[in-house]
Amino acid sequence: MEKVLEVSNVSKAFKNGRGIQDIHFSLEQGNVMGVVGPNGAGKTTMMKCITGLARPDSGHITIFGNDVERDYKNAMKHVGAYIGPGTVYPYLSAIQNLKQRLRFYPELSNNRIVEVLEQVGLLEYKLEKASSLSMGMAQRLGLAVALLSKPKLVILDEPANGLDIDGMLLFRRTVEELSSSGVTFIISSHLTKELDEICSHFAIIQDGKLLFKGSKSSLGNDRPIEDVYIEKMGGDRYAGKH
Ligand SMILES: Nc1ncnc2c1ncn2[C@@H]1O[C@H](COP(=O)(O)OP(=O)(O)OP(=O)(O)O)[C@@H](O)[C@H]1O
Repeated sequence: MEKVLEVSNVSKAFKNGRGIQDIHFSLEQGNVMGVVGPNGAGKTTMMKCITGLARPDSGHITIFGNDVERDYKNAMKHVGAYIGPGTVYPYLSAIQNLKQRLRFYPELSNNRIVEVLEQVGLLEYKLEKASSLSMGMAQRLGLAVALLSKPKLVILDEPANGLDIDGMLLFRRTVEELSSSGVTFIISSHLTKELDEICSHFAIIQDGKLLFKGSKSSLGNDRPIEDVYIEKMGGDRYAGKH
């Protein structure tokens, strides 16, 4: 299997002392890694480091063998990401947002825009300004932006928040279809049951540190990631809360 991503001992501390410490894992083609952890644990920071939106203080990240810091252009060549609202221009319509992005991919035609809008169920809203989209529709646009260039590594920060049932099913089907054709995903979410459905691998981050990483099969008996999370976080604090 081709190694897609290698994160080696990556640390980043903000001025307030928060951030991530010694994060390390690797992913192969077609892996879908779910990232869970409490609010403020460092999930977004890790994703920002991988996509070059934040600069690690130490450690290395390579994507398809290209170092993110030293060879950013090649490292990002096959990456699509949706990390927060900054991904879309609020004053442009859904279709204009995608057209802006399409300019960077001369090999893709305008048909790709329709294809990706259809894929996320947003065709009907293509002329709506991004700022006037509902939360779930805005999430769909973020996903469309991430998938537009037919990336081989897709990084999604809480993409399922606010999706309705149709949106969730479309999202799940999209991840399943693309990963079975070899696309690799990193998906952070607090919706652990959704992650159980789509992920082949998991990472748990707490206080900026990697508490667990492993494949779903290594968890055994289709154990839900929520169970593992509770155990790793020190099960006692959750006693009686089910
Ligand atoms: N630019 C910044 N300056 C200072 N501190 C920051 C900055 N960005 C993030 N942090 C801090 O780093 C920590 C990790 O934040 P991060 O956004 O990565 O968490 P998260 O796991 O994605 O949280 P959530 O589940 O709430 O989205 C938090 O304590 C946050 O306050």
